[in-house]
Amino acid sequence: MRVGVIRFPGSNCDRDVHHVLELAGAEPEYVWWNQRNLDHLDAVVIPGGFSYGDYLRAGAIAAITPVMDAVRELVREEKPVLGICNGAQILAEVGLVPGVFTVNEHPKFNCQWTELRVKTTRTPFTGLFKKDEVIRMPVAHAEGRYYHDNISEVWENDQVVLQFHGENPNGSLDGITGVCDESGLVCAVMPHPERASEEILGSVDGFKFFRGILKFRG
Ligand SMILES: NC(=O)CC[C@H](N)C(=O)O
Repeated sequence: MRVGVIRFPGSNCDRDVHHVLELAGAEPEYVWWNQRNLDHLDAVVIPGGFSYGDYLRAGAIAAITPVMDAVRELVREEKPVLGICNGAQILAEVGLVPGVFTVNEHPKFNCQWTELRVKTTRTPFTGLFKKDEVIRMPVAHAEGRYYHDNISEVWENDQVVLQFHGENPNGSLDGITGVCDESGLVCAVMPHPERASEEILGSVDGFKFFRGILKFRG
């Protein structure tokens, strides 16, 4: 299965994601910000980092690059798309997932392990978890506070993917830190599953996000 890993100037989790996709048994390949056609791919991951230095707002400039038009086309073709951290911010900026990720309640970069609850298992990335399972993954961001004007709609549509369990380190509304589109195929998560995918890192909970992509394709 061919999975694209999108690179922007300032991406910094691209190699980690590529590595973990290989461990999961996928055939990952890097894709640059100016690529206009991703038809040959079966799925795409937008990794974390500081695309374009987080100028204006995290994700704002990456959102207007040619590759994001190609991602929209993949979504129309019903192929899975996962955005992690800066990737999640980009997916929110282009409107492929509901709501926004904005400046943390305590407005500084925050890096720590978190406990999370998996709120829906209908996405390709969470299909290997049990609903309401508690997992551990780290967060590392300055602009990760989730907000939506009409949060009840997001809950009612089963679009909440991850919720902080216990401590809510950035002040996200309802502790939400992962959301998906209505189909469930486009998923944006602020915590880093690729940093929780090998025993040596302290958790393997995140690995299921990547194995789930392969399982989804059957
Ligand atoms: N780890 C990351 O992807 C960082 C996300 C983003 N640049 C922020 O600080 O909010």
